[in-house]
Amino acid sequence: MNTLRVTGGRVLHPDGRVTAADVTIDSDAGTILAVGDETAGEDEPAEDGDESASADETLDAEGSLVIPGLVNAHTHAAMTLLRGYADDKPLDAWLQEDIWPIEAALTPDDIEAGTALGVLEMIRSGTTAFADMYFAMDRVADVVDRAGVRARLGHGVVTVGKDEADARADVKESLAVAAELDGAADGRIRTAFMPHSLTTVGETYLREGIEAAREAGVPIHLHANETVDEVDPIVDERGVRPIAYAAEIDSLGPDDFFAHGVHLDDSEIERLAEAGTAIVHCPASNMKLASGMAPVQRLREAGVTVALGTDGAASNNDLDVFDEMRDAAMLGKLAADDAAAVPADAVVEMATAAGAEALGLPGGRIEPGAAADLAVVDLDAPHLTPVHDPVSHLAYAARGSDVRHTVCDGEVLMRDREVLTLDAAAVQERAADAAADLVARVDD
Ligand SMILES: CSC[C@H]1O[C@@H](n2cnc3c(O)ncnc32)[C@H](O)[C@@H]1O
Ligand SMILES: [Zn+2]
Repeated sequence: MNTLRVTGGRVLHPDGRVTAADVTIDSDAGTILAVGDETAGEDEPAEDGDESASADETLDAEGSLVIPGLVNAHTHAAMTLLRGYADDKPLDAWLQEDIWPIEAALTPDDIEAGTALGVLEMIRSGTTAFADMYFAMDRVADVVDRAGVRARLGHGVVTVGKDEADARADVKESLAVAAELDGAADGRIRTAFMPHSLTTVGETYLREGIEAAREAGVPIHLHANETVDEVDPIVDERGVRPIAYAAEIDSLGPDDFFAHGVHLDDSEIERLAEAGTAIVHCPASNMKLASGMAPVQRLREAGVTVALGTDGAASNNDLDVFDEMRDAAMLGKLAADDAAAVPADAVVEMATAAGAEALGLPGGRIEPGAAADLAVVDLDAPHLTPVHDPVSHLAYAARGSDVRHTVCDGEVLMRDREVLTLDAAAVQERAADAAADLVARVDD
């Protein structure tokens, strides 16, 4: 067995305690063997000597906090190519005037280049797992495989503006991608059926796709209740709110996860809790597009699993989940009109264990037997001094650039800020070139 040991740091445990402990990993199995004295598969603590047995590889965590790898539970990674391309507009105008026209010109090569840039940015900020809804998902999967991260991937379906044949083909492609890519990258890739939203996919296509997804045992991921302009037409046309409509078409299951959930009334929150459907809160995107403030405190109090997502880099404009933690805590207090709402430990849990739970992926916890997905955050920095409470720092003061090492599935993806699985300079240059060519093609 090959082992990796993260030494000399303090560890954030699943119950929120922080203690000094080494973390020993079975790099072949990709699992955590021991955290300090706690050892996988044994009732008794490890005996003296076990801890000091040498590991094949070590990562220095002196002065650092070892945390579960962060989970970005909703993004469109390739949209890094559109970072800063169209800002300061509300969702509908932004999508229709700027984003959809330029996305129509994207090639699979562009999507691979943009995804690699996004994944590079995520590894450098401690993210080890993400959910991605986009196009050319075989190319997205290639990047995930090479980079060593985990992902829940799906082809995004939009049927508005399409004739019947094209709409059906889009649904078929999403189902085919979900079947073909599931289990790829040594099991690090899982899939979902991903209709874009309840308004951009027609009811017939939603029902057909969801029925097939249920038969295949594939979860459903879509944008829901993001803006008032999306909720109102559903209420006007159907006489029910979006989450009731989602239940009618059988898209409200315990493995499903919806992005945004900004405009939810009490009955919808109750339904989500009963169904076990998770919400992925995207606070930066919701603020930038002025979509609104999600009722995060109420959702959590009702028992809904709330994860965090950056959304795409065109509406954020970065993929740093540390920013999302801070934004979620700040905005959650404003939304609840209560400074005690959405506290530091809650957003850390949302970015880790709840993210893994929402996506149905391993990780999110540092404990023996869990997946060896973790990030080592260097606390030795002016903006992190003094350390009264490390969990407070994670939520309110740390940044992605404070991450020193990133590990996923037992493999070191970044050591001392050097990404080992991707050629960072080449990825950056290729993406910059692809973005420039894309804009030039569209402007012609
Ligand atoms: C059909 S693939 C995904 C699709 O979603 C678009 N998108 C990006 N951000 C958002 C958002 O906040 N709400 C709705 N849709 C969004 C993206 O540009 C792709 O077209
Ligand atoms: Zn989105």
